[in-house]
Amino acid sequence: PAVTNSANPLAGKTFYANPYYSSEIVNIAAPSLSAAGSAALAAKATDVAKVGTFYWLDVRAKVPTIATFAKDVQTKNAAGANLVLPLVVYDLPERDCSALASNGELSLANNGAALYQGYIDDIAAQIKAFPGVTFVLVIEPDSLANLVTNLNVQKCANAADAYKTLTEYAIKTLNLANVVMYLDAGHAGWLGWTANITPAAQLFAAIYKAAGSPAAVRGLATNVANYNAWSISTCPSYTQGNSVCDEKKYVNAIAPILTANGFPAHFITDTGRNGVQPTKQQAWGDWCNVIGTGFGIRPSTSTDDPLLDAYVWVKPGGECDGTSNSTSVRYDAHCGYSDALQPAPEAGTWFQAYFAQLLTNANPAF
Ligand SMILES: O=[N+]([O-])c1ccc(O[C@@H]2O[C@H](CO)[C@@H](O[C@@H]3O[C@H](CO)[C@@H](O[C@@H]4O[C@H](CO)[C@@H](O)[C@H](O)[C@H]4O)[C@H](O)[C@H]3O)[C@H](O)[C@H]2O)cc1
Ligand SMILES: [Mg+2]
Repeated sequence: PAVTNSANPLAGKTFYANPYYSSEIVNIAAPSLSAAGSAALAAKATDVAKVGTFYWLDVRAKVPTIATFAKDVQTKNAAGANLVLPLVVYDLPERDCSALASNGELSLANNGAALYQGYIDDIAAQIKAFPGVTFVLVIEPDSLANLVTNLNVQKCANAADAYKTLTEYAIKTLNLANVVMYLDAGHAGWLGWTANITPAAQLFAAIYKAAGSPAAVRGLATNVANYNAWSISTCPSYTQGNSVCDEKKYVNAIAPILTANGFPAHFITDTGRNGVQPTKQQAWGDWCNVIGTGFGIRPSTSTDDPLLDAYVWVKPGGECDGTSNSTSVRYDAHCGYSDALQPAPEAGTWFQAYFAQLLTNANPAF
């Protein structure tokens, strides 16, 4: 039977603007823009600080921060707000297995599987302590997508079983009444290709069902830390050969395959860095600190597609994708490409020039 469009659990909600991102802007970006004589941009920067972005739990040490944010959300909601708390679960052993820039703290050789289960258990404990707060979770950017296209990479092949069993563990453990989860599903330029889309849907559905079809798993998150349009009228040249050239086409192409495989999925899509279309990517696979980009559609649960629960800003604009310093242990060549803004600091750290680029090119403008 056709799956009816169940109600959007995020309808009418606003995404919490966490103090970590706003402090990066208020303490680093705005003063830097003022010092550079850009008083107007500095003022606009403080508006960006009010936008709700996802907070990335990229190390175990950040898990206790959940309580700080949850208390703030509780207070604000008690005063009339309608906030949900967006977080990214992002600490698998052998993380970012086909790249170098975002390699994580855990490895299978160093008890990584057990440590990851502990990380998930700690997140669950934090969430259980705030039953009145709704948490929106993106689960493990790039991980399952890498299992679709990069099993030829030794690090991915070695980690494949762990990625699957630990993702199942995560979505079973985080299957709580105050949680809405979206598995990361790469983007149109990664899994939207005819060769990739069905294997991808089958993998997502297999994990969903192996975990017992958790009620809290609402669907998939697309375009995380990437630059594709949600909807574009003409496919850009770099998408050659793939008619699934934007995220709306990707979502509408993969949804029926997922449903047919027992996973009635809905979606959220990252619009944090897709305001300028077409992009200046030299190749569609170029993912690191792409030049010429701008902040895109603001986060909202009012979308133009019943499959899309919300436009979201998952990758916080201004946080770096990876260092351009070729002597760094986490140097990935993609961050040295001609379409990558340089010089760039380590992944996750503040990249001021990139923030200024996004703000200058924002569409809609700030
Ligand atoms: O003509 N055809 O028919 C045809 C068919 C298939 C073709 O091959 C496809 O080509 C695609 C590129 O077009 C590849 O997509 C790229 O894959 C990379 C990983 O390998 C991704 O990188 C990740 O990006 C993340 C942020 O998104 C980072 O956080 C993360 O660190 C970083 O690792 C890129 O986004 C993504 O664009 C596909 O694998 C590949 O299968 C090509 C032609
Ligand atoms: Mg990345």
